[in-house]
Amino acid sequence: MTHSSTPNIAITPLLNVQGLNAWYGAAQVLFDADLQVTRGEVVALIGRNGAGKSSTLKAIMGLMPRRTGRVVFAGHDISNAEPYQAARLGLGYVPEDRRIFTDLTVLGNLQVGAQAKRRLADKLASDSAAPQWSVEKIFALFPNLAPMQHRLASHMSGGEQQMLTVARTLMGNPQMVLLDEPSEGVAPVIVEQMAEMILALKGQGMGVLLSEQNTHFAQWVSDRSYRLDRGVLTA
Ligand SMILES: Nc1ncnc2c1ncn2[C@@H]1O[C@H](COP(=O)(O)OP(=O)(O)OP(=O)(O)O)[C@@H](O)[C@H]1O
Repeated sequence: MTHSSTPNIAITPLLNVQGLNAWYGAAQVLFDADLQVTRGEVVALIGRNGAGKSSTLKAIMGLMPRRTGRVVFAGHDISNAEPYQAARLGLGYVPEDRRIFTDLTVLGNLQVGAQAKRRLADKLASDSAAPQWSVEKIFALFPNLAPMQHRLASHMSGGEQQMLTVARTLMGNPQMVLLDEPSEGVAPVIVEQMAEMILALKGQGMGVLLSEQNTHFAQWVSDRSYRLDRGVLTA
């Protein structure tokens, strides 16, 4: 007889999506998608404009008008959960369009995103699996945000705002993040910092699922990828 104390933690995916379908009104945009992401893994969704990448991330997060199928995150069935409930369990979501408070400073945006330490949200592992972020740690991860911490967010470039959106999401101490096209429309120097940031999150044991049109970027940062074509996902 063999015994192993933690086999489920190693093999159970952090995110397990099975048979996911999603619609906008009568139009189905995602068909029977299966995908998994484990802890410390970066997975890319690659596809052209309109292939359904954003819709897939929104369907996982519970942001589509209608979805069916099964979504399990950190051992919790979130198939019918509201987006805020998924977020409370430690699933972070960074949309394509920047969501920052333009009237607040960089520091103000980070403070708004801060959350208390999450306890016992993960049925599969101890809560130490989710890194705990502070403003200092965020500035270490995004060095170019530090010198502009007192600047109004409205006075930042698009790429810097994109970084701040990611940084603010991290302040909620997620176990995993869904990143919608992190490299889109940002300057090469910021693309590089985004890649380093994603690899740092992986290094801390977080799961990352990102959508990308830029296959070069996706191959650079990801361990695996899925291809999406007209709402159909293939490994
Ligand atoms: N709010 C919406 N209402 C109706 N249809 C939509 C809506 N948003 C997207 N769609 C349609 O859903 C399909 C998938 O779009 P989605 O945005 O998920 O693709 P994508 O791969 O993320 O592309 P992009 O990179 O352009 O965002 C497309 O046919 C698109 O036209």
